[in-house]
Amino acid sequence: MGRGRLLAQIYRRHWPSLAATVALALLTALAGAGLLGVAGWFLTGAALAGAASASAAQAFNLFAPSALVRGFSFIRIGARYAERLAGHTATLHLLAELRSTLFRALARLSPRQLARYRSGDLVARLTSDVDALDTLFLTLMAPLLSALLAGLAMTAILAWQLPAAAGAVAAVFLAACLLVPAILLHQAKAPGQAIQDSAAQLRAAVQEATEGHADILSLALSGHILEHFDQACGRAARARNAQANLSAGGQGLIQAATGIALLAILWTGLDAVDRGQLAPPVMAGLLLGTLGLFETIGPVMRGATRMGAALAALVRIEAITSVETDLRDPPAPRMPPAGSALQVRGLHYAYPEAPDRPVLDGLDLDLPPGSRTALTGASGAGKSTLLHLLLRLDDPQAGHIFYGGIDLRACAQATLHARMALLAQDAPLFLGTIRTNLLIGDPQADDASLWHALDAARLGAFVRSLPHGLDTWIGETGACLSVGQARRLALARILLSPAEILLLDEPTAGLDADTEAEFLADLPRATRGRTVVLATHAPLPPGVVDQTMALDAPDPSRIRRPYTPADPNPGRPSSRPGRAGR
Ligand SMILES: Nc1ncnc2c1ncn2[C@@H]1O[C@H](COP(=O)(O)OP(=O)(O)OP(=O)(O)O)[C@@H](O)[C@H]1O
Repeated sequence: MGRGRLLAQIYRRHWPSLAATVALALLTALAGAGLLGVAGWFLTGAALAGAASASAAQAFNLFAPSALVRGFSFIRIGARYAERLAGHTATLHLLAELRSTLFRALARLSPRQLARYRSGDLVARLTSDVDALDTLFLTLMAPLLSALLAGLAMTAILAWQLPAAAGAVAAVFLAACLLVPAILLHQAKAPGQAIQDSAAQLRAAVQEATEGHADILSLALSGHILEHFDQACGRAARARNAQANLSAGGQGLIQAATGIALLAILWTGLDAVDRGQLAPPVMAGLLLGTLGLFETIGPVMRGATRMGAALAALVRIEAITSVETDLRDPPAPRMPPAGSALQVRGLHYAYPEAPDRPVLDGLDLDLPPGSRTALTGASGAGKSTLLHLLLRLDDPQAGHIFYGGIDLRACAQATLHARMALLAQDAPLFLGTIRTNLLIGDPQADDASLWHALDAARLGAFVRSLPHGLDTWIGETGACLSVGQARRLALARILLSPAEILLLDEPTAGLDADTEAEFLADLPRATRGRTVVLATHAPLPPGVVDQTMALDAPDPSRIRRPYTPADPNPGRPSSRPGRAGR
């Protein structure tokens, strides 16, 4: 997607409200310029009539100009209010749509693609970068369009009343409205980029410092972290200062342009007054109206200085929305029958960061429906990698994984993710209660099912002992639970899932030896009828799994030895003890 295409698409969808905002901004600008112009004309006319004679003063029509002044001021107040309302509503809708577009773009990335970004940086893209884009319409495009239209109207009035000044005023106004913001825009790019970058760095630094607070303290790294933080703050402050200086410079240029336009009116207008071609009150009205017109450029100027940050934000956002996802659904996805087997054939996988170091090389494995398989091997042997490939969180470079005889690449990812549930090593808990975390596994689950899952994960007794039971608040990322309790809660959530295949990566990590043995002994009952693949370092009691695949076994035949189910009925897996793969 090219630069700005994303915004253009969103703007197109919201054009009626954006057009209404511009129309209201124009009305505000015209009413403001009209108010000043009529006030100038009115006051000068009244003063001249009073100075001329008592009869002239009495004959002066007070009613029409004062009604116009009142009318313009009411229109200006009402239009300004409506413009703010419409403009902010339109902008909030734009930003909400942009945020959800960005979130959807993030969600479709594969975990490996997502891992390239720091999470604090992604938060910054979703928050401050999206917010920076409100500048684009609200503080630049709408004021610029309305100022140009107001300039057109004022030029027409000048061409009618004082043609000699119309060209000069229009030229100066155009220069002030277009040239000065363009210069500012160019100059503001670097500070704007620095503002957005340092905002992202600060967010990432705060998040990482909060998450790693204990380690930072224990490793006496606070000084180093603070120095890094101060540097980012310094960069942000310098960039904001540069932006403010540019804004002040821009305002100075606008004042100069206003002065030149007023001089042009005075120069030509006084001559016209002398020759009786222009009434003095009209001359005063034109002067003040022009002054009011140039005031409309102020917001354009402010918007232009903030545009650097907005453009940098746009680049950062489009860097995400334009990334092609690694994993795409086929045009016509196939649907494997429920209760199908998984078959791994000649699987070869190396991480792109280390293409010469395959993690899995020529792996064959059969996972019949309802079977339980342990993946073992030293740390780094590739157990988690295999689980990720089974869920198609990445594609192998060679070989296939078949599900019901269909290559995973030919299935829709949504189907795979509905049929398979993964308990990752770093499975997160979310801000909320025990219940809300469990319901992620199965939103329809009743209390009995929740307790059943908690008991199976060996957490039921603990939750029953809590005063609020299932409704106990567990804090952010489960901070109110011990590591082992948090792990068991994540495990209970997976057990609740209706998925027919459970991929469990170190489910007993953080559990004491007794609890681990209890959980493993209960696993066949807790997962009855489902296919289980268990990556583990734990000693497995007899009967827990039907086969074991040692991923780091030196003899390939030990890895490739096929599984022969003892019980052909897929819904009732064998409880046969022993290890088929070793
Ligand atoms: N994102 C990655 N980029 C590059 N290499 C990776 C990545 N993730 C894992 N690896 C490497 O792949 C190999 C297999 O890692 P994996 O996590 O699958 O091992 P594991 O058997 O699950 O280990 P553990 O028992 O410690 O969980 C390791 O050598 C690891 O360094």
